[in-house]
Amino acid sequence: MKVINFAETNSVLNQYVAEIRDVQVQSDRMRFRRNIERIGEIMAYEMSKELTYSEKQVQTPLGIAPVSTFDDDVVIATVFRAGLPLHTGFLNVFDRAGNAFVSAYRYYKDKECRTVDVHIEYIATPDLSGKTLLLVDPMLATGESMELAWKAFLTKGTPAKLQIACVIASQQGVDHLQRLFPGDEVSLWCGAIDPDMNEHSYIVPGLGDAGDLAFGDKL
Ligand SMILES: O=P(O)(O)OC[C@H]1O[C@H](OP(=O)(O)OP(=O)(O)O)[C@H](O)[C@@H]1O
Ligand SMILES: O=c1cc[nH]c(=O)[nH]1
Ligand SMILES: [Mg+2]
Repeated sequence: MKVINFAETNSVLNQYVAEIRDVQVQSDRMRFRRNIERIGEIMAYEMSKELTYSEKQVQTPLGIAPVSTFDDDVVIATVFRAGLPLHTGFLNVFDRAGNAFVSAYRYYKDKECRTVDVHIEYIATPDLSGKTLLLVDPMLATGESMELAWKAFLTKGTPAKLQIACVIASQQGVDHLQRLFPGDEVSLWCGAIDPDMNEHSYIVPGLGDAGDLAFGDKL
């Protein structure tokens, strides 16, 4: 799996990542969601460069214009809840894309909240056979949610191409996906890669709980 880490380059994306992490800023939920969304818009633009292009002829009022556009049949897939603003950012850019959703939420199997498991209930997706699947979720911690979402989507057809995007990844989550996707067919695009996770499998330094910051606490 190829890994692209936007934190290694200088761009305005880093400003938005700083704001979603910043305890002084992240409590403004609308700003938090909008920052995730515009990180998605920028990632979508960068990822669009990796699609397959061919020249088209466009009829203008005054003649024919040759233009190179992509031919991929794009489907944007995300994981409830925190994935929703990131999905919106991608859809703002790939406005003709198909859309796929899965509910994958983490829960603690033990009362000490040290062992995380992931539960999937709901999946809504078009046929994914032959599609270019953009699987996006703001947080990549243990990698369980991303892995289970991928396996759930695979039951609805085998995509021709998979590109994964997350805003904050743990090194462990990157390594987990590296084991799942050996070779360089799949690319993982990260806003930043953080070194650790705490005992509750939250990314450190991370940003906290992305779903709660975007939509409020859950029971
Ligand atoms: O890599 P993992 O260890 O699976 O953790 C990452 C997942 O955890 C968060 O979802 P959560 O389960 O908190 O649900 P939420 O998005 O509704 O908050 C986040 O949105 C990712 O989906
Ligand atoms: O740090 C983390 C890890 C998983 N999910 C989150 O929302 N934050
Ligand atoms: Mg959460």
